[in-house]
Amino acid sequence: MLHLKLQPKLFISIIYPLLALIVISLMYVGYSDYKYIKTNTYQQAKNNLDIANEYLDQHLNAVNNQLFLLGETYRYNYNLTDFLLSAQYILDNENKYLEIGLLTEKDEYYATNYVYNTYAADNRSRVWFNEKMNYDTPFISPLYRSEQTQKWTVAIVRLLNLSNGKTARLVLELDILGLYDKLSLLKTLMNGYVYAVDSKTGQIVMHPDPSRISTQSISLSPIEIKRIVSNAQLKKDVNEEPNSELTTKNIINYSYQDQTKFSIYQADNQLGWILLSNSNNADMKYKVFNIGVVSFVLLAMIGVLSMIYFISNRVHSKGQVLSGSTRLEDIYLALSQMASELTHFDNMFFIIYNPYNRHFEEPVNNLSFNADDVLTEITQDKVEALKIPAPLITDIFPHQTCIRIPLYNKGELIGVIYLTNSNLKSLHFMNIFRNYAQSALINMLLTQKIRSEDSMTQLMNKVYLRQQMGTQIRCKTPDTYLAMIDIDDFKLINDHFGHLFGDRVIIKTADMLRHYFNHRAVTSRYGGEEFAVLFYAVDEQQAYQKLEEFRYGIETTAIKSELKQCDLTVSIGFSALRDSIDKTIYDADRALYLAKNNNKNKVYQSV
Ligand SMILES: Nc1nc2c(ncn2[C@@H]2O[C@H](COP(=O)(O)OP(=O)(O)OP(=O)(O)O)[C@@H](O)[C@H]2O)c(=O)[nH]1
Repeated sequence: MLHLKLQPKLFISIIYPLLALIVISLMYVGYSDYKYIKTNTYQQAKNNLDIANEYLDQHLNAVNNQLFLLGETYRYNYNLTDFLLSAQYILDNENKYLEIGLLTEKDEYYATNYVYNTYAADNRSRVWFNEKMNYDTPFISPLYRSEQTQKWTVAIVRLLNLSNGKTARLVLELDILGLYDKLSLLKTLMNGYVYAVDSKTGQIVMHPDPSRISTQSISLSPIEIKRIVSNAQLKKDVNEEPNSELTTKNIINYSYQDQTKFSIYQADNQLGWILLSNSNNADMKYKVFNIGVVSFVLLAMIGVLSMIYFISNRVHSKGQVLSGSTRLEDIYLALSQMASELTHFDNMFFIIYNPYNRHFEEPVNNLSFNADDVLTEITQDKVEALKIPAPLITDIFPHQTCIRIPLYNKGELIGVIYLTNSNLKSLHFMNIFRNYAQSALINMLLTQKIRSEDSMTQLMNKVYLRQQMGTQIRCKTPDTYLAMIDIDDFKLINDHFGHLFGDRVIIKTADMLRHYFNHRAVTSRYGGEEFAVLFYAVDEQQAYQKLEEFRYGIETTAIKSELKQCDLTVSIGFSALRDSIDKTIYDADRALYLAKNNNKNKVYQSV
């Protein structure tokens, strides 16, 4: 039977192909959405254009029919009253018609609504007058503002062949805004609309914004208009189907008021207008964005995953630097760099456990705390009792927002990190930070132990002793003494009992040292059968007393091993702490020399 084991390596092997698949799919979905919407939008714009074209054609045909019928009634009986009554009737039933007029050869102009039976001063100066007219095709005037109605108007003029052999002209004025009323309902996406430009003048004749009427078109330059008109003419000449399929040739891209727009046009209507239907490219993208919201959410999820991946990568690379550091200064630097990648903070304090004096120490400000001090809240009483200096008080005093990260080794507190003026953003990443900090601190303490301890006796070594002496001298710690201790006639013990027994003697002497001096004293093996103790005493007398007790303890304790037994004595020289390490050692050594030269087994003080 096949057992599928769900192990991380399985997911690791498919995670990248899966991500690539998602990204490619999203790109494909986005692209096909965009293409679909683009085609749909163009189609919608074109449909609106067809409707608008049809609408205008029908209106123009209706006007033509009305003019034809009116013309026919007048042409035979010249009854002006009948003509004006019929014309008025037509006007009353169609509010898009502003006025109907009759213009005879004698320059007489009879009109409805506003002007009746007047003699026109000079009709030739009127915009709708065209001398070169034929009977078959009505003349459509350019756009003008009617003097009587103050409305934007286009006149349709028809030439009448009267039965008396003369000619007359019938004029019908169309209200452009009224005509546009229904066309304004034709929308493409959110903001697209239909508008029209007169191909002869380049003026806008129809537009949703009435203030744009009669201004020059922005989307159509005079060159563009020329091109469109000649193309339309060409199509007419070869009898091409006017509503042919939508091609990119019919699309104009332009920008207006910082928006990129497109217009689809048609130029084959009887009015001689170029009809356009436009929309904003941004609206298209907006629609794609709406449809692509799922894609967006998926992309956002990938973004979040990538961010987590990036943060983890960064945290772990900083963590590597941290766990590779063994010197306190390096650890401190790596810690603050790693912490600053994860959260904002003003100051970092690193408090470390010192296993030799069993205290917690803050090395920068040289402070010493016990475990309770570093883990419980710091109160004003504590600040005073511990003599905590600024800036530590102001930084980690309870009113400050502060992150405290305790560090443990096998359940034992080994250090605490404080990040001041900060707040916890992610417990997960703080835990990673803490793990790295813990292992760095454990490493450092281990390295310190190896460097500072004598492996045979587990006493401190000479290096550590000198370090501690240096610290005490710098801090001018009062009442501190250094004793140099040497086992008497140790060569004889070696020679007599053998080196293994000699080792036992050294180890036993170390145990006795630990026994007689408390943990605040630095008990060390100085080399061979020589020891050194840095210890505290209230005065020289007490220092002497302590050493004498130890010497006596050694003298009265027999060292046994299997069948062997030996008595032991030590010689001791001591000195109060001087202002240099070497001077102190030199003085204690000289006192030891005196003790050796005075029958050994003595405690001598340097003078
Ligand atoms: N077994 C053993 N012997 C050691 C060790 N380190 C040093 N020694 C021996 O200790 C002896 C020290 O001898 P000396 O320096 O002559 O001093 P001493 O015999 O103690 O004589 P005094 O100091 O004058 O009392 C040498 O023989 C060293 O080899 C050690 O780790 N183990």
